[in-house]
Amino acid sequence: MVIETWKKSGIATKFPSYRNSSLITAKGWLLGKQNDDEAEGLWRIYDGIYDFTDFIKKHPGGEFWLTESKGTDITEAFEAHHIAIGPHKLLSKYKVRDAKHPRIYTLTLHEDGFYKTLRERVREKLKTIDKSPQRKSDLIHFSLLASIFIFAVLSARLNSLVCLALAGTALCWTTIVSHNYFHRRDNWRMYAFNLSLMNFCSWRVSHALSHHIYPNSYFDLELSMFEPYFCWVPNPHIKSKLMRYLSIITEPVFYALAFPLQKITRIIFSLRHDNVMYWHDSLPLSIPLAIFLFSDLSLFLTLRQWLFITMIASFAFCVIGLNAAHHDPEIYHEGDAHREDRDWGLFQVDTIIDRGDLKGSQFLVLTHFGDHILHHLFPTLDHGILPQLYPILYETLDQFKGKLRECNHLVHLLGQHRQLLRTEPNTKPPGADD
Ligand code: HEM
Repeated sequence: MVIETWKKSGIATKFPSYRNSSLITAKGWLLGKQNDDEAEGLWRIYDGIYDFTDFIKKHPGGEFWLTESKGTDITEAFEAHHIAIGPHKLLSKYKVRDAKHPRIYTLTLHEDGFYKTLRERVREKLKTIDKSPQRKSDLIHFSLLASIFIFAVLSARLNSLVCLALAGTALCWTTIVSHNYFHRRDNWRMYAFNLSLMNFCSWRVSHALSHHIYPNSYFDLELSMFEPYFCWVPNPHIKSKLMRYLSIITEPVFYALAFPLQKITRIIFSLRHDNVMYWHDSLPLSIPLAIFLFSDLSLFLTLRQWLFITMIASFAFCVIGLNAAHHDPEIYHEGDAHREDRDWGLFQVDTIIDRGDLKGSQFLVLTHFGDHILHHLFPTLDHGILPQLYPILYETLDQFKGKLRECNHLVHLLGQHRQLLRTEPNTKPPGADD
């Protein structure tokens, strides 16, 4: 099969088939992966085919991960989600045969490569690390969650715009902090993510399994779901000149509507059987319920108040999230020249720029997607303990010629917009002048 030049991926031998569909959804991404991944209807890890059917219910991380990933290549997801040695030892029990065809992903995870060297050092470090910041993360999460309801009710009772803005801000930050929790084994805090009108199950696919594993590539659902409206891939085949400039002008409106739009599209896709709705999709209703019960607003005004809170949260979430770490002309995107060393961990480093202005504040890191490189490399670790891993990260980056880049929010905002306009791929690979 001949792949058109612009469709050639820097991390795989195939152009992902989900991108050929007019409907970009989490379910479509999984179906496309089942079609592309040469996993023979089971689970693929490196060149082995595994049958985890009997393990799904026993999986300590929860049933979701294995149920949803059946029929796909889970090599990188498996490696990134298990720092301890135990899960790796379990694998041989479930192996059924060698795969018939080579892996489509060209990123590597060699034992002496960057990622596995770093992970071994982290595994050792975790034995002596101070875990108390995890309790602070839990406290921050709970305080923000409570603030949503307190300020939402106060905004109605006092008719206060300040309280309305605070309720929206609390909702935005709760959503981001809850993301710290849905990457891990099932826990109650991940449900708070859904107050935003989005759904953590959908995000476990689009964010944890797609974006985290294949950032800034054709396989990254968090790129494709915005196209052609926002397109960060430097590729004129995907973004027209008109769309490039139009998206920048109209983005404030899109930012404010992003949360409600996700809910509406998910409901429409569900009616077409292209999406699943869960019982926990109804959790956001707890906000208008609290307003209605504890104030004297009518039902119509309650719903209006809720919509305003959600739109403020949506706007703030997009300003933070879309300008958090991934889009700048200096950062690798699909089509750019890539470094010779194809290590998966170095690929993560090359697709991220950290927000240096957040460092040192656990609150800011948790509420603004901070310490992003370490979070991508070890998504199951609490953000509170990540700072203790920097000495190991720097040491390992030096050894493998990787570079941790940093910038502040303003620089990132400007860089993200320059990336929206960029259509020419970078010809100099990351690490070339190191
Ligand atoms: C798509 C693939 C998979 C994903 C995304 C995934 C995800 C997870 C997550 C999020 C946790 C909880 C980590 C935490 O909260 O600290 C976990 C734990 C665990 N998983 Fe998986 N998993 C996957 C596949 C597997 C497979 C194939 C096995 C078995 C061979 C496995 C065995 C385990 C074990 C034993 C634990 C407990 C580890 C511990 O407590 O140290 N997982 N997994």
